[in-house]
Amino acid sequence: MRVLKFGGTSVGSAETIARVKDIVLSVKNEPVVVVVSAVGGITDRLIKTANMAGSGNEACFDHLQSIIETHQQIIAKLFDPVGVKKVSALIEHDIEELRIILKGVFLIRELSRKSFESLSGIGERLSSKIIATYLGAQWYDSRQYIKTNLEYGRNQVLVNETDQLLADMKGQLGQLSLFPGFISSNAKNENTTLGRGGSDYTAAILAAAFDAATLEIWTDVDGFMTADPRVISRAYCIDHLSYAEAMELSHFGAKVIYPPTIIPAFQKKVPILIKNTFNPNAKGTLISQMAESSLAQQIKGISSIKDVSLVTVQGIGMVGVTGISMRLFSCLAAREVNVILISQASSENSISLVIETEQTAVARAAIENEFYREMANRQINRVMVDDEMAVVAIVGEKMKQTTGIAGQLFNSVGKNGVNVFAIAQGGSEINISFVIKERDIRKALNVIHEAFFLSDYSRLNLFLAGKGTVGSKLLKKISAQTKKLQKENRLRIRLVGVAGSQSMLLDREGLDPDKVIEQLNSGGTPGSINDFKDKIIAMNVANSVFVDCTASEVVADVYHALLDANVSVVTANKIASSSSFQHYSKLKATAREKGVKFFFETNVGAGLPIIAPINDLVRSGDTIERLEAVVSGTLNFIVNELSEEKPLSEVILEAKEKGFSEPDPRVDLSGTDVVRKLLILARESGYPLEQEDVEVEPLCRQSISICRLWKFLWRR
Ligand SMILES: NC(=O)C1=CN([C@@H]2O[C@H](COP(=O)(O)OP(=O)(O)OC[C@H]3O[C@@H](n4cnc5c(N)ncnc54)[C@H](OP(=O)(O)O)[C@@H]3O)[C@@H](O)[C@H]2O)C=CC1
Ligand SMILES: N[C@@H](CC=O)C(=O)O
Repeated sequence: MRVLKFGGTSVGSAETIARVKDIVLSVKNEPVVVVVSAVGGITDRLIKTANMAGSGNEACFDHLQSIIETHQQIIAKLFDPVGVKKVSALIEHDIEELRIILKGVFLIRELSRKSFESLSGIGERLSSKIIATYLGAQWYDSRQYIKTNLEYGRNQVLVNETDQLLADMKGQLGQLSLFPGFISSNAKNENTTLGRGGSDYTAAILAAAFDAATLEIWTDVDGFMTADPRVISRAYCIDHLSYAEAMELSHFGAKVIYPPTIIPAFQKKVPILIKNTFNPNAKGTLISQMAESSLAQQIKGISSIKDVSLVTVQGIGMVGVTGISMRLFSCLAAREVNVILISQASSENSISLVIETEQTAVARAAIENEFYREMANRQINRVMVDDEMAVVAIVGEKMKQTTGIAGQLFNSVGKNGVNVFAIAQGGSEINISFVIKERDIRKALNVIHEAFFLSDYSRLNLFLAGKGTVGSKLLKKISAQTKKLQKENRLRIRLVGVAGSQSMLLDREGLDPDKVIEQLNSGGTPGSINDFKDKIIAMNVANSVFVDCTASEVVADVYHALLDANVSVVTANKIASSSSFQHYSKLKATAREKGVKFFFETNVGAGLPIIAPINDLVRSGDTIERLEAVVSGTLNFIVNELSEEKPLSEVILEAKEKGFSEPDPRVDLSGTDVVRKLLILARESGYPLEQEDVEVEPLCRQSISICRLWKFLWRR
């Protein structure tokens, strides 16, 4: 036997119900039990209508009428006139009941629990009767078999009684049976409901009781994804999960199924298959006892929850005192505050917990009331609440007994500047959860996904300043090498920002390196390099690299802020690395501290490479005692080209045109460029020198620096 459950979107219209028919009738040679939710949106509409009636709002009757009409329209599309009559007669009683209860609620202005349960469950009664008739299935009333008892304000399924009732009726089931989801009844045969995700739960109870071969949950997504596809475009559908993994992922925000659904199926080891009604050919996700096929993968999925707050209770009066946790959690439970995550360090000095933000006022009041004595005596400090937080969880059975997962996780988020406020990992080692600022979610999910999931490439987000000789060549290289880098080095460079001296272009989704200069020259957002820097930091994208292809001091001045915000800096501009030794050392130290890169290989030898080999020699214990080099391309060119026929002014212009010289060639002619290069080589060789330590004999007279650049270039 197979149990197939179809959710609200799958039965949201006559067209989708027709798809459901195709899917159900494609099952041959084994009995099928179908479970359906209410028509998409109807339960919410019923609840809204019930609340309106309870508060005496007459508009509830218009809402009721529109709910009835929604069903009538579906019926009219699915059936011929004879069928319409037949189905309308079948649901007449339910609609009448709906009208009567709603009128009663409206008249006495009170929505009791009993009335609420009856009203909110009518959607499933209507949809199931319509769909059963359309499929030619035998309809069964779930309320007769699924029995509940009210405990702690919730309807709990009476498992033994329910199983017995279902076992007793199993023999009646024919080839095709259909049950409404969500609805149940209590010992007095009063209407009850199974709460959020109740139809999944109905299906799981039936699948377990009937020993079904599989439980298929037909929904509007392909299955469980490795991460939220709206945030991670490279997220993909997970083939196989264990019950525990599915439970953890569902709990932490993956809204594919409702966690309690899994329990009956898990207890009876009924495999659950998640399928997409709108893409039935997709493989879906299989949830079963052991995810054998994917044991190689340590992490199966990443989930996140937003709109949460971190509540911290701290104080010396908590250390070694028994009963603090009990009191804390009891006072929260008494106010129905749902605790999502708990973290306590072994010092016992503080307990942090995560709750939904809308419950923070209630939680704060409850804690302050419970611990008012300790707070008055300053044994416990004020309750601290951090809002706009998020919980991120990585889930996978294979994490058990595997070392290094937490290291890899926190290394990847730390390197990208994501601060972790609290961490929780249960002894089962199947889930590591941690708390971050909500603004960091996108970045955190991206870097974790990249760190743990087999994707075709790692992504590097590049911000470029300078689009002149060097910048434009770099863009050409990026464009030409993209495919090769992705294929052979599994690296994808995504150009996300480009700035010139006056304007900039930024796009999180990527800019075209072949077109960006033209786009920037003909438009772009006006702004300075400081605006560009602020935007880079605010964009907060993972694996960010700022590349400086200018010769500007103001650009060099933004490096520290960028490194400090975990953005790597790669520069062709020599100004920062040849600035004061103190500043140069500070930039290197900040990069090290933040786990990002500060690279300037092209500063000397135009990327020969020379700096990396020197670094290697020094690291391996060699001492560099002497360096001899011709480091100026411009001066080299000039002395080679200068002749009686070619005056110096012409050769200088040619050097500039060929791209050898600095934007201002006087920087080369004065020897400044050589000084910078020598200083960089010396420092990388381990000598803490300053510019003043370099003796210079310039090629040209110092006076060349006095006039303006254009005047210098054009006077002959
Ligand atoms: N030529 C070579 O072989 C080598 C050069 N280098 C270094 O590369 C750097 C760039 O040289 P090159 O490409 O020839 O220079 P260019 O003059 O051709 O280009 C400089 C670029 O910097 C931009 N720029 C200037 N000031 C700012 C600012 N404040 N904010 C943002 N952008 C600014 C300019 O923008 P806009 O056009 O809008 O004014 C221009 O696009 C230099 O530092 C040089 O030392 C390093 C190794 C080799
Ligand atoms: N102006 C420089 C270019 C690279 O740094 C030179 O002439 O070598």
